Amino acid sequence: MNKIIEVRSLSKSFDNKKALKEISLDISHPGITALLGPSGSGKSTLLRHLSGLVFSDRREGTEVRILGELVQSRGKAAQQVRRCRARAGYIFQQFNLVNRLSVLTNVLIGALSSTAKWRTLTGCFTQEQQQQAMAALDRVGMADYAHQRVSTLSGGQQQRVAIARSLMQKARIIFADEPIASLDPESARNVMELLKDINEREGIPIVVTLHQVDYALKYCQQLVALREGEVFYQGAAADIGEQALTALYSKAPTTATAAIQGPAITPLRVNPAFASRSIQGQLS
Ligand SMILES: Nc1ncnc2c1ncn2[C@@H]1O[C@H](COP(=O)(O)OP(=O)(O)OP(=O)(O)O)[C@@H](O)[C@H]1O
Repeated sequence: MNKIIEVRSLSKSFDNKKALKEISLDISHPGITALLGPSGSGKSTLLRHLSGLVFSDRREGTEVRILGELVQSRGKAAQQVRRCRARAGYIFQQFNLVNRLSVLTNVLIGALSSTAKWRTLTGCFTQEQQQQAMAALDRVGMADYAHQRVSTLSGGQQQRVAIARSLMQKARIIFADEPIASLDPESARNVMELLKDINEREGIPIVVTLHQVDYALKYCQQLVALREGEVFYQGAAADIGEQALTALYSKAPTTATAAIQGPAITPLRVNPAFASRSIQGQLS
């Protein structure tokens, strides 16, 4: 099976603080992967590295590949990083849409990387592009709002428009950073249902950071759980178990420096380095 995500030995420091410590990941499942972990554990930082928006510490052996393509290595952008970014759809907590523009125009912006320069400068899109944008809006249930300003939409509706823009962009993977954090429970469920549907029917793999464990267990097939910048667990969502989840979010201090030992997918589930620390009792 082709790898969706491959990360080798990824570390990231901000000043003297290590936000990510020697992360290695292999995800081949084309479903939805959740990045879980307590606040400050490094979820958003990891997602930004996967999407080529941020670069790691410069260390020998560091690599990030998405859908088989090198995004960055040894802390530097790969030559094809722009192409990698253009192939990825981004959905953020703060709706990253242009508020004063119409819903339709925001979706059309998804086509910019494949649009002639003069057309992007004049904001003039082809009839075909407009039809595609309407089809994308229809796909997410937002066609009736096409000519409304984005600023008039609810948070859940704005996330649907962001998803339509990813479809317009023909994204081959979607990165979503806390897409439901600002939404009420019903809107959150609707957005997760839509992501699930897009994943199943369009076959677009999705990586999503989440605070809500229940949503991760319900909608995501794979989990990558981070704790203090290290991989605590990676594997099937169905296999994590309550004790490991309790330990993941426990306030108990962890002091030792851990490294993933061997291939971390199967059979390794909870990083054994954590099991030897002060949270050991909760895992056994
Ligand atoms: N640009 C930055 N400059 C300095 N420190 C940063 C920066 N970005 C992240 N950090 C630090 O890196 C660590 C990981 O942050 P990150 O935002 O990735 O965590 P997170 O798990 O996504 O947290 P949350 O769930 O609260 O969003 C934190 O200690 C954070 O303060």
